[in-house]
Amino acid sequence: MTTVLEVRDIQKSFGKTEVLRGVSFSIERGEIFGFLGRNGAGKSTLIHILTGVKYPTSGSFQILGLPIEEAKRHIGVFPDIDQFYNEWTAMQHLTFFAKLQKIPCSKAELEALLRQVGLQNEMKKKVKQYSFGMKKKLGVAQALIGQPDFIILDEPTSGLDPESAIHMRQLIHQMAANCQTVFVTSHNLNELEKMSDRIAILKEGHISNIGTMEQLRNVSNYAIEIHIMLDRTPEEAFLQTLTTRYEVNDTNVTLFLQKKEDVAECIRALVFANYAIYKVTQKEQTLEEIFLQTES
Ligand SMILES: Nc1ncnc2c1ncn2[C@@H]1O[C@H](COP(=O)(O)OP(=O)(O)OP(=O)(O)O)[C@@H](O)[C@H]1O
Repeated sequence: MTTVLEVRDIQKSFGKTEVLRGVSFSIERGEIFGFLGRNGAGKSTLIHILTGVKYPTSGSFQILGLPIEEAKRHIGVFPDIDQFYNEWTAMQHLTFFAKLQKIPCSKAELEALLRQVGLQNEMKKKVKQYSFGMKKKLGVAQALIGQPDFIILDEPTSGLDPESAIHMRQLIHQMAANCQTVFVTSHNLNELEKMSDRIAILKEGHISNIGTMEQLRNVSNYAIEIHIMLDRTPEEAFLQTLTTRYEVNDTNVTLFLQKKEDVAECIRALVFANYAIYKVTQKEQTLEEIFLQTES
């Protein structure tokens, strides 16, 4: 595994307001890393620090083991799409930004980028003729100039129609498949859950939760249900040996378990006692539920 981003105890204050109070995490090559936090949590502040636009008050970070000035050429950043020039075409924009970033890029390579993001039919149109979604695609093409190792996408799908959002997610998966590392923010938690390999939640200046969805789900919150059919009155003393929570109806019983580890033993005991299991379900917490729980 190659560590692409290592953030160590970053703090950032604006005057007396402490926005980041010691943020530390690392991201490995090829990961899609979702970064989540309520409005004003400090996501953009951290992105500005990672892209060298702002300095941290204290703490440090490295990208591919390099300090920011050397790392800049390895970072692709999704731009503010309002800053595109209305009178320029997509090709003019990419040519300009490639030169600005001193990245040698042929016309064919830039055209390939525009094809990759789905702007093959709009290459020669001026940006003033672009829809919002087309501008976002141009923004992604700009972030991909020079095939950077580390790509930062701040809200890449906000305001996109469902089809364009799906295309954007596919692009992000392509980047990861291409061994590029993607740091992505979104307020669409369902999308972030589907897309990210790992997710970090920023709360009150700290990373309050970090990990895969499996790791983020609090084990004690697993709601596993075992449903059994009744052909006789259930022996409640027996059910109580299996779990503290169960519901008995006329025709069936539902047993509620908290831990995955208890499921096999419970099923074994029920089968041994000749109960007919007809359904086992596990309701997993969504990212939205985890986030709301973290924020409450
Ligand atoms: N230059 C600045 N001067 C003073 N305060 C600032 C400055 N930049 C950001 N802040 C404050 O820092 C906090 C974090 O802002 P930031 O833009 O990083 O949040 P965010 O998580 O990106 O929010 P959103 O989801 O709304 O984009 C906010 O309270 C904001 O007002």
